[in-house]
Amino acid sequence: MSTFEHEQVLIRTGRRSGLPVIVAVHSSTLGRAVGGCRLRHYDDWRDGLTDALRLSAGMTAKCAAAGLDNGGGKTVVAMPGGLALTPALRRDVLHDVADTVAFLNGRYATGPDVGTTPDDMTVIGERTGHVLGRPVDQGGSGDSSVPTAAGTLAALRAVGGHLYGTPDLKGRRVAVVGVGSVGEKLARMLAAEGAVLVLGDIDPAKRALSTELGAAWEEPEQALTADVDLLVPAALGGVLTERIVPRLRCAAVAGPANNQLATPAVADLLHDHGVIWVPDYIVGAGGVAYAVTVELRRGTAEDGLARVQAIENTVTDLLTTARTTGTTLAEAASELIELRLRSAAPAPAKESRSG
Ligand SMILES: NC(=O)c1ccc[n+]([C@@H]2O[C@H](COP(=O)([O-])OP(=O)(O)OC[C@H]3O[C@@H](n4cnc5c(N)ncnc54)[C@H](O)[C@@H]3O)[C@@H](O)[C@H]2O)c1
Repeated sequence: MSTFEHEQVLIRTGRRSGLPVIVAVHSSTLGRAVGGCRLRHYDDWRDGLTDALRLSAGMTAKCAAAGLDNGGGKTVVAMPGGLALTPALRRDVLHDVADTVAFLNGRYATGPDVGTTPDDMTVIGERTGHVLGRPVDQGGSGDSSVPTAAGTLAALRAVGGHLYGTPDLKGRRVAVVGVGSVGEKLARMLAAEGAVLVLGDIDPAKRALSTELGAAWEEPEQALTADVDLLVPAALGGVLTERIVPRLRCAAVAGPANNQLATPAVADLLHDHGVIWVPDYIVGAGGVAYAVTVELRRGTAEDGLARVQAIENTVTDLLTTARTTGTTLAEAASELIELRLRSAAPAPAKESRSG
């Protein structure tokens, strides 16, 4: 049986919507837990609980590795298959989320995630102040995909510096798989830097972007296995499988897509195959780093961007540690996270014995 390692998990039936609202607080060891609100269909609400547990633990790793004084949490609203969200029901759901977040008295703040937008955060903000990522004109830090793309670019520079002796991405061959909110912005940034791009997406309408940027267009699997220097998974999780890794032709993988490894063992497989893998929780931390700095720490936009750019140094340091200690970057990252959490954890209470 696996160990229950979360601090608190709250599951409530939304008073207005009747839908299960799940908030998992994985850790507040480093400070208030943060993590987005996922609103999507599940065959069984318990799959939503599994997602909340897994994603909140991922947020702990993301915050710790990014040097943020925050822990990991996540909200999931598990909608039954086929349920159509009318505007009125959506508003009810968001107010139910707000009440559940408010119940935790500031131990956790929510934000946008799959299925929710900055405008939804404004609605949540009508009932609780513990919310991040509202639009800029509503006092929030806005669309997180912009800093997430900038953080990914910073990670790619670090990998370029390590592999090729220069962080300059001009002429570097890069495949971006998934050109949605983050992937499209990143592709534009890479094109502006002079990278040679391969783009892929399941949505054929995204082909127009490759035409606009002068990039090659491939089906997702061909883009994943393209002959490039750097591969950027920017769609869904689970793309790095035991089947696909032996076919990879890139030197390194660094992308924002959450939970890229189909199983934990794939990290070693990548290493054995000679491919550097920078964990998604390091690469994709730009959005949360920016939101926390600007909204919770009351920093300026420049402070927020500096936090995002710091991902380049974090990745460079981890690559150096991995090289000098003979470990993988993923192992070096796990150690960094463990160290941060251990040094911040309160000392265990001394056992008192009587009699
Ligand atoms: N938005 C953020 O700020 C942020 C922050 C951290 C991590 N992430 C992660 O980055 C990833 C992308 O996020 P996003 O906000 O751009 O999502 P998005 O939904 O806007 O874009 C995802 C894109 O991937 C495409 N896609 C879906 N399945 C695919 C497949 N099998 N192969 C190729 N393309 C496929 C979609 O058509 C879409 O264009 C997600 O895993 C997300 O969890 C996002």
